[in-house]
Amino acid sequence: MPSFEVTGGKKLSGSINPQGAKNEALQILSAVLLTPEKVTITNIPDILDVNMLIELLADMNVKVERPQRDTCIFQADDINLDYLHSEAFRKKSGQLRGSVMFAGPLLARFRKAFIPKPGGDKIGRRRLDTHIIGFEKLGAEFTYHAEDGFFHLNAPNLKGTNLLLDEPSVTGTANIILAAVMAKGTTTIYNAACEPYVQQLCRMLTRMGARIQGIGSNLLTIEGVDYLGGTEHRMLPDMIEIGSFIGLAAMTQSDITIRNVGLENLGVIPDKFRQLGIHMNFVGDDIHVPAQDVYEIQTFLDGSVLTIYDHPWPGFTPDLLSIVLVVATQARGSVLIHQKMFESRLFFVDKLIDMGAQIILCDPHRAAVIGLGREQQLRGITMSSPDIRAGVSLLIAALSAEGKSTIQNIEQIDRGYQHIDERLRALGADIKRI
Ligand SMILES: CC(=O)N[C@H]1[C@@H](OP(=O)(O)OP(=O)(O)OC[C@H]2O[C@@H](n3ccc(=O)[nH]c3=O)[C@H](O)[C@@H]2O)O[C@H](CO)[C@@H](O)[C@@H]1O
Ligand SMILES: C=C(OP(=O)(O)O)C(=O)O
Repeated sequence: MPSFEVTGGKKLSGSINPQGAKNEALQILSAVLLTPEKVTITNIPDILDVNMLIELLADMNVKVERPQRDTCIFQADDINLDYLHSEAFRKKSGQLRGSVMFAGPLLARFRKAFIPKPGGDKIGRRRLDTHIIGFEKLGAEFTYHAEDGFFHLNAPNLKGTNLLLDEPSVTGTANIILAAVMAKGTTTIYNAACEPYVQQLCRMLTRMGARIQGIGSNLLTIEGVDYLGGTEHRMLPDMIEIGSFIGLAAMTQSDITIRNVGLENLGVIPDKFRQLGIHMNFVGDDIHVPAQDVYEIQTFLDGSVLTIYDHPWPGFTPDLLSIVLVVATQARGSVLIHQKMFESRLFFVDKLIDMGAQIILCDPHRAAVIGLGREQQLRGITMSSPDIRAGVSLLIAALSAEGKSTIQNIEQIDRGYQHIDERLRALGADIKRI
């Protein structure tokens, strides 16, 4: 398996364009299953998880044309449903989280679906209760077959209903929407996730003929329709990549402009980096992060230590907490990072501690970071990337550290960041794929 060899301590400069959003792409690609007509999708990120989902669509006989690297035209007019309970599907779809969202559109269109145990980051328990309970309430019968490891869903009468979700699960909400748009009658989804990913999905479905109200809120009302048609859809810039680049610039004292970020869809993300003391200039739709020697973490108004924690949208996304944590290690001041949603996402801090960072892992959900204020540089080491975001955090640490670092298991990073080594080299980073 390839690794990154990084020689740190170099200041980077220049501008970078964010890729299309990974987590939006996984929902949008699943939605192509809802119609026999052509669907054109642009700004598709060229990353492992997305390419694998496109491969799965092709394996189930969806016609896929790729006129450009970031554009695909899909036509799901002759789907091979048998493939969906094959061993090949089980194995492949088990490698990513997004595959679970095939269930909603398949139930909507064919009234049956199979969900293999999905993959994705190993960052703690990732239950599917919200998805399955939602489908059951829409009238699906659900059985788990231990012998083949599949959840089987059958819904000859998929019927709208009132749903109060147990939690605002992002993929769970998307899955239920994807089923409800073609259920008979009206579905309301309260406590729905409302991330830009989900909003984008709803807008795409509306263009296909779906009837959805409440987009952007936690109460969606969906009138089922009998047929959905083709459309065109462009993915938003990846907000997690944008946050990662803000952190990278600050940590490496670099002057970087992140182009066309879609500012109105970033929510509190810029504010959280500002709380770490990072300066940003907003020029049109670009974010310019100037080179900064020292950035100082703010306190709360009463002078107490800042806490940064995750919360369903419009709160701060858990996917950027690992980045915030690594950036804090070189800030002046202290911060408590509280990862509420996932149980195993903070364990990578032992590698940062080996590099010389001052972090106390209080428990699996909380880490206190005492910033070094650049009085001491981190040291390069050999480490392995446990998940996408921890992987990029380690990469940022390595780029700012003194000496050479090796990051193993970079497949984790490639799952979510497009050609990251090439793009960072273009900014002046010393990074090799070996
Ligand atoms: C492919 C994709 O889109 N993946 C994203 C999606 O995963 P995914 O949709 O799998 O994540 P969920 O929103 O279902 O929940 C993630 C975890 O947080 C817990 N939870 C969730 C909501 C809540 O209010 N309280 C709570 O504790 C859940 O129990 C679960 O353990 O959303 C996550 C949460 O933003 C992101 O980290 C993932 O990058
Ligand atoms: C956790 C993530 O992804 P996935 O849900 O695909 O594992 C992520 O993008 O940070």
